[in-house]
Amino acid sequence: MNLHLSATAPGKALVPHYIPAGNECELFELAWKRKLPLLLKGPTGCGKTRFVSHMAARLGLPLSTVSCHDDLAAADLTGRYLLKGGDTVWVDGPLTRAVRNGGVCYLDEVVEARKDVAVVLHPLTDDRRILPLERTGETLEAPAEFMLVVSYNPGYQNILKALKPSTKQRFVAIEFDFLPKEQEIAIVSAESGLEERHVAPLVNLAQRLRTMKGHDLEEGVSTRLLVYCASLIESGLTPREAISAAMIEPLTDDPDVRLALREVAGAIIP
Ligand SMILES: Nc1ncnc2c1ncn2[C@@H]1O[C@H](COP(=O)(O)OP(=O)(O)OP(=O)(O)O)[C@@H](O)[C@H]1O
Repeated sequence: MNLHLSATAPGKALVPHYIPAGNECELFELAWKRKLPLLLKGPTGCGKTRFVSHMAARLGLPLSTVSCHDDLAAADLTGRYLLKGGDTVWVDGPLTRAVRNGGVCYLDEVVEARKDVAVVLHPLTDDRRILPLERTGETLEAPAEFMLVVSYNPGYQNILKALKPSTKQRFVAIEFDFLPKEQEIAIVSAESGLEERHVAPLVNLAQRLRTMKGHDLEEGVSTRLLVYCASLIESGLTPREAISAAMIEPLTDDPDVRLALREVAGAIIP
């Protein structure tokens, strides 16, 4: 089992910095109030996880995050019997804990998970809001304080990993994308400490490289990589070195494409 789990305590967490692109904060809050599950779609590193931690902290809710992968099965979310000191005891998984205690459960890249996960999510994401635990014989009713948020990147999607309509249509969905230039400059500057006037050319370059997605590149430069790049420059690396390490090398292993990316970078940031 390879769960990347993090939890923040209610009321205690600082609200992580988040610059909204539109009405997503209001939507989250309304979905929360009306007990509706939320689906976030968008490319890697564009702010989905930051958004969820921002909103959970803002609403004073505990957050558990699970990074889904192709080996993640329903039992990894619900729980299982484990041997402890000679006894077999039931141990709740992160989803069950969130349903019992309330709070936001965020399943990142949910399409990666095994198919049996959908079976668990369905009764929890329609008006029943229940989590049947076959193994313990319990049926948990989600309290008003429970909210399920899932995300996926439609860009990675292949037909085998697409969410079924019957799953998709249980969620209110928000589409995320990279922010407009001025907002992205503000984010990258705030996150890295690099002055906006030095960040602006990096964002220009990122926007240019994003146009190569689907042609030479599988994915465009994420806001996350831009923050890395600006942080390296702020710490003293030359822009050229930082761009190579944070905006070219992570994008592709193909030497010809890397050469093309370096040429584009050289034309924008000599
Ligand atoms: N709107 C935003 N406000 C503040 N910071 C942002 C915003 N969008 C992106 N970021 C920055 O970009 C980084 C990456 O965002 P995040 O981890 O939320 O991406 P993600 O969409 O969840 O990616 P993945 O799908 O790969 O998990 C954040 O750590 C943060 O520094």
